[in-house]
Amino acid sequence: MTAIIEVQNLQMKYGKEEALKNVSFSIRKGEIFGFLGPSGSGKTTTIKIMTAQLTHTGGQVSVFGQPASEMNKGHNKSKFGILSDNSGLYQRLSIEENLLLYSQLYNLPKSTIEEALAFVNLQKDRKKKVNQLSKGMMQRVVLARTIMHKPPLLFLDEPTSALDPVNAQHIYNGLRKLNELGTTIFLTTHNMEEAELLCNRVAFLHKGEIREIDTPLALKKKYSDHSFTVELENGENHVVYNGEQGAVQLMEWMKAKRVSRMYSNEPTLGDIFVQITGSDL
Ligand SMILES: Nc1ncnc2c1ncn2[C@@H]1O[C@H](COP(=O)(O)OP(=O)(O)OP(=O)(O)O)[C@@H](O)[C@H]1O
Repeated sequence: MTAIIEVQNLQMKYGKEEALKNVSFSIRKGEIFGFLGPSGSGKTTTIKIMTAQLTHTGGQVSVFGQPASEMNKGHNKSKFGILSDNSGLYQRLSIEENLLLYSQLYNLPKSTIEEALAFVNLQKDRKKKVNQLSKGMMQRVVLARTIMHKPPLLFLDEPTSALDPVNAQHIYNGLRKLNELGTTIFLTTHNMEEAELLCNRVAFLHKGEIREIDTPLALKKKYSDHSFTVELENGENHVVYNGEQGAVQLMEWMKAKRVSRMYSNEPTLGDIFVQITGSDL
């Protein structure tokens, strides 16, 4: 499959501070790629470099086969959408008026406004002025604007950080649909559940370095201790490991019909992050 983004040995220094150290990854067309890491690990810096808002101090970054610095050229701007907390919305205009202005800027049909409003579940609030919106509503308006011109590549910097679970689910469904239609998505998040639900592959960033990169399933297998928890009818919980000893014990309980529940102790992405870095998200 074609790589849409290629990052090799990326380094970024802000003065003496090294924000990114030899970061390498490649993103294929059609992937939802999760860039996960705690605050200050370098996620936003990476997005800014890939979208020509910042110039890196070392390594190579190409997007759509061109150096990332080309992404601020007019002919490239319609190829991607960026969602960040820097909203740039007209505060005194309504949601709908903001989207209308944006549609005119990109010469988009009016139908795209309806689609975008539905995408973020804001049809009923369309007449509200931006300066009267909650943080979560504002985030949804910016997301609506980001997806309106249907770019083949989306950079989403913590797209659901201010959303309640219902609206977050609505956005996940929308993003999955866009992805099914071919959109490649680069997503940063602190939310490990979001990453598990959405991403085909994830990278763990810690202090400017990639510590792991793989599918959520492969990472879970790699960091699993292959144990199961068995809950017995009398309420006792036992951890049983894969192997002969575990099998004999389990068989005894099963023969005696004592097993009430059994589940795998597979780690979550959050557990794996803690295991790798020794720190929490
Ligand atoms: N303009 C800047 N000047 C100096 N240092 C900066 C600048 N922008 C970011 N940094 C530093 O670079 C490091 C990475 O910051 P970055 O914003 O990329 O992290 P992040 O992972 O996106 O964090 P968050 O999740 O809080 O948004 C941090 O130590 C930050 O202080």
